[in-house]
Amino acid sequence: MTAAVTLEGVCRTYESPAGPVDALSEVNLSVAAGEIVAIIGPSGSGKSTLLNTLGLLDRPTSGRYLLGGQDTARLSEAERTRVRAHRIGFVFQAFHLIGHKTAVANVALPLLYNRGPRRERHRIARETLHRVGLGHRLHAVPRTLSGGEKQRVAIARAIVHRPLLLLCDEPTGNLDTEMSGTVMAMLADLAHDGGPAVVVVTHDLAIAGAADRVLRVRDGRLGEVTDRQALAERPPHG
Ligand SMILES: Nc1ncnc2c1ncn2[C@@H]1O[C@H](COP(=O)(O)OP(=O)(O)OP(=O)(O)O)[C@@H](O)[C@H]1O
Repeated sequence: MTAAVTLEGVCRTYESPAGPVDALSEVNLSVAAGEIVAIIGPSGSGKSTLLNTLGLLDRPTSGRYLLGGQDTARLSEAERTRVRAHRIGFVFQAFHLIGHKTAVANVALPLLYNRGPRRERHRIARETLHRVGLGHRLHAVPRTLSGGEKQRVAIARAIVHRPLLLLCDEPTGNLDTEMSGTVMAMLADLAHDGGPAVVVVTHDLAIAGAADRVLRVRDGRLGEVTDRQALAERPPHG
């Protein structure tokens, strides 16, 4: 089976006044469709650079990034934007919902790229909100939703166009422990239920434990965390 995403020997070096900074060094990563991978690591280790690279927001200095088997180095800027809109979903810590729009209207937004009729876009958005357990809040505006509900709307919006890859940057950072667990379990269910490859960057080690694999970035290098038991036993944010 073709991996949804593959990084081969990816390096990303930033130029800074103090000299070059190797934010990613020889990173190899393969994530299959339906798999959820958590990325942990201390501040400044390279997690954002890795997410930005996977999200086609940044380019490797060297190495290869294949998305759905396609070498992304060959894409023009316009093609990268198109691929990002069609094949990648993003979830952020701060939800980023549009305040005056209902949950359905927020979730339907990414479907504008597909140019289908509004009625059809809203039907798909309603179906996706049912998938994240919000079938009873279809017409709510964000200020009337709890933090966990807002993040579930944001997740629905990120998967409504059936992306190949779902990137989540601290998706539970604004949620309490219980809701964090619910949201992470939901991301795992979505992945396992014929969903996208899911990559979750998190500081929360307890949350990371719900992923199929946990990888740690340290000084730009990626390594597998094999002692999952130790991970689960460490305090959150530790
Ligand atoms: N635009 C930039 N120019 C120069 N150096 C950069 C730039 N962006 C990031 N870096 C450096 O690259 C390294 C990796 O940064 P990155 O933001 O990927 O880390 P991170 O793990 O996401 O950190 P945090 O958890 O604090 O968000 C750091 O040393 C950072 O200072």
